[in-house]
Amino acid sequence: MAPPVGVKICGLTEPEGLDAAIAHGADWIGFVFFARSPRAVTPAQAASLAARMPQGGPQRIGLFVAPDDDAIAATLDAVALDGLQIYAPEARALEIRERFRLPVWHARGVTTAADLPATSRLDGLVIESRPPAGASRPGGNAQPIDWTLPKDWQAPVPWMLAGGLTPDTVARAIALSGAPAVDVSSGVESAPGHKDARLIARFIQAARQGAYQRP
Ligand SMILES: O=C(O)c1ccccc1N[C@@H]1O[C@H](COP(=O)(O)O)[C@@H](O)[C@H]1O
Repeated sequence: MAPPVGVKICGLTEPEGLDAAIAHGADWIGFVFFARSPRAVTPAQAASLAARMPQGGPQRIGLFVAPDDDAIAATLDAVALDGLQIYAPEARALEIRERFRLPVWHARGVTTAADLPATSRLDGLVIESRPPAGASRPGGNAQPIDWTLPKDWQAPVPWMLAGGLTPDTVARAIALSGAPAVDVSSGVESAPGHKDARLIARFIQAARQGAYQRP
């Protein structure tokens, strides 16, 4: 039997959303350390949220956009993270992995199947849409990719599908893309930066329910 689809709930800012992600069995939760995001948290806020997390619960992923080493180091001084999600060129993401000795998920924007990487020296890939023109951030824009693009892709490392997923679309996205894991932020919010516990519950249940049945 195929393993259950992995689920990452990203951009947690408040205890209610975090508690729902834990209660419903998320595999990863994400803290956004990018000041221009409505989901940004400070290292101290992330540490306070992380203190609610049980041993053996979701892994904590820190999301950084073109970070310098000092920013990552200061964050890790405040909060223990299990991995990093990095928006930067691959060479820089590799440097970060070497320096901090943490697994790195490399965010890759795709428009066509040709954008799907054939190789990667990182630990995982987050496959999402490119940001729309004029966007102030490279992700978290509620923009889906064409879910059929990865269907025949031979992914070189573990990957997750992100971008514009919702409780109503995630099962179809999994079925069409073949994604082994999914990542959501805006699709489980009542307003930017505010997670909705019921949407988180529905999203995780829908992602876990297995193969999507074509109508
Ligand atoms: O969420 C943000 O504000 C954000 C800022 C900068 C880079 C990435 C960001 N979010 C990540 O983007 C994907 C898709 O999110 P969405 O479901 O479309 O909102 C996901 O990994 C978010 O964590």
